[in-house]
Amino acid sequence: MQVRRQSETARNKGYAIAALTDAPQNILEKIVWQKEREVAQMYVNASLDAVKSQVANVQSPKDFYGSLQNSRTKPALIAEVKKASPSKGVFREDFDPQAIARAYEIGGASCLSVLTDSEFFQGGFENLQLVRQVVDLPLLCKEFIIDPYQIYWGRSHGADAVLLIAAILTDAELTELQALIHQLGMAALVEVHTQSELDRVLQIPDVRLIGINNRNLENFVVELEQTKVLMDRLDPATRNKYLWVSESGIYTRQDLDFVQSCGASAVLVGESLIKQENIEEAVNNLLKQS
Ligand SMILES: O=P(O)(O)OC[C@@H](O)[C@@H](O)c1c[nH]c2ccccc12
Repeated sequence: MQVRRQSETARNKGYAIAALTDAPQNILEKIVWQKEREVAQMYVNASLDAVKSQVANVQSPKDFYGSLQNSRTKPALIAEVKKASPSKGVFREDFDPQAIARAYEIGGASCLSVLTDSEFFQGGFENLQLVRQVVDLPLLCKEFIIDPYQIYWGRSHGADAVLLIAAILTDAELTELQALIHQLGMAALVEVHTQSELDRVLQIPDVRLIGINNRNLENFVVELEQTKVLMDRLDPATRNKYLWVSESGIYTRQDLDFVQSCGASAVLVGESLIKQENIEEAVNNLLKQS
């Protein structure tokens, strides 16, 4: 199902959006409708030109794709700085993004993902900046991107890569937003959950990194099998053309081995690491070959 936008105009112009005519059908729609409001407000807070000029002042992007491709661990780990989720609440009360990021880096992660959504995940763009100060790893801006403004905003806060969720974007938007991400020297992680989303993404030019989210963002059901279901149907040429990331619901070394056997070169892990007392040790244990 394609997620509906509440308003097509508010995104670009910064107007107040029209009164609700109907209710969001699922959590993803709820998030996207909230995002439209946030983006309209962002245009009001600072002009796009102002944000563009800030981009010139931040250090140039690190190579997110290369770091996954040349990872010393197989699969490569993208470890996520995530305080809470809408389905499970707060993962960790003593949430210190910098301490967590350091532990991930020392433990052996190849890249980090930083949740920037505040309303549903209790994250923030300031966390990107904080994490950027203490680690050298490339950083993914984990956001529900619907507008170019958010991409410039992420870059100005130190992002090296940006997530694009196929379920909330049209093909034209995916193409344009990815082109902007590339133009700013960052990597785009294009996320799919279903076969039809994957089929769409395979038609988009210049895609290099595809994430298979094992979690359905409409109802939060997680099935690791989703990586297998989608990857089994790929012919070898298509499979080799991209770098594949298996996302969500990964807890153990067996899970890592399973998604790797399906063809994933990297994994994106949040909850199972963030909940551990000793995060560095948890990363070590997860990456250790048996
Ligand atoms: O905490 P988990 O189950 O390890 O999942 C991490 C990550 O995959 C998940 O946070 C995620 C994947 N895609 C997203 C899109 C938006 C928000 C969150 C996500």
